[in-house]
Amino acid sequence: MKKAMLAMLALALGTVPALAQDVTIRFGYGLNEESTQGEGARFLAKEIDRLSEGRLKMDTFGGGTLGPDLQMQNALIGGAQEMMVGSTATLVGLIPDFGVWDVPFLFANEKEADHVLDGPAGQALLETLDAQGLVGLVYWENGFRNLTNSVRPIATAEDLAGIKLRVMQNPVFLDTFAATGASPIPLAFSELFTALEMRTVDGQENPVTTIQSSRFFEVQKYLTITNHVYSPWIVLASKSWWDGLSAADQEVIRQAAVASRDFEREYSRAASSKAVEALKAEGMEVTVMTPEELAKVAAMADPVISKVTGALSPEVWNAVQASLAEVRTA
Ligand SMILES: O=C(O)C(=O)C[C@H](O)[C@H](O)CO
Repeated sequence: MKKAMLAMLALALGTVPALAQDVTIRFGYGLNEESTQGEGARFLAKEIDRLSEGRLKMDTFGGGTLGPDLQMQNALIGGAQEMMVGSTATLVGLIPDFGVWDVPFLFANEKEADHVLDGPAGQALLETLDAQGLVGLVYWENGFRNLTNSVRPIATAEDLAGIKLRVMQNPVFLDTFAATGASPIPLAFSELFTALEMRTVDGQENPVTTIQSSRFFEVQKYLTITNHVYSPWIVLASKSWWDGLSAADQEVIRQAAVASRDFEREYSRAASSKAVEALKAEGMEVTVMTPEELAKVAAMADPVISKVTGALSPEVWNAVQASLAEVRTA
């Protein structure tokens, strides 16, 4: 009788623990805590706590304390870390089709980016991550990228010639800037500030919100507004960890991730609208590249754009084109 009672109790407990267990999530990101990434991470942590009534706890680790994006991606694949937000550019080594988001001048504005990223094209790419041991949840906004440097104002396409320009560890960025006559140097974000300060590189390109939050104005005199490519961030989870969660916990994290996406984009756009004036106030000399000069840059990059888009899976490129046409004719 006692044994039967114990068996019944174990059985009852067997079903309960999975639901009741507290879960701690280590969430890493590369930018500092003052950045739009930091704001998004804190919002996501609060939303997961709220939706799980405190059972799921997310600890956030900013400033690259858990390593640069590539290292964190590998930690997720190995199950040594639960979640992160980072660049899609460093996923191209795993899944070349993610290079579609690095194609210069693909999006003309944030509305197009949201529509395509949150539409069939963006979602289909997220699903390709499963096979790599990652779960792609949502896209946050890094933003439209612009140039900074410490050598000279860059106003024309020709002004790029010979500039030692740090780029992300990504073939599309490398080839694009090589085609403009600059000297692209791939480097992890975590090493960028020191490289600019030590002048091992002359310049870099990032959204104005990142230039501001990372205080690049302390080591860069010239800012050129080019908006040459829109960079998304991607919120990822470790698949091995994710598969161990209950369906209820997965749903909580999915819902919180979608809410964090909308929050972070809104926050990023508000911050972006104020950043250029703030950077001028910090002493940066700002040049807005004219449409004529941007067209020259695009023409220089055209062979790279054809090569990159030609190498994409047709279903990916066609889905992006169809989504773009949709939003442009809406
Ligand atoms: O490395 C860059 O320039 C990026 O835009 C990448 C991201 O900001 C990255 O997520 C920082 O870790």
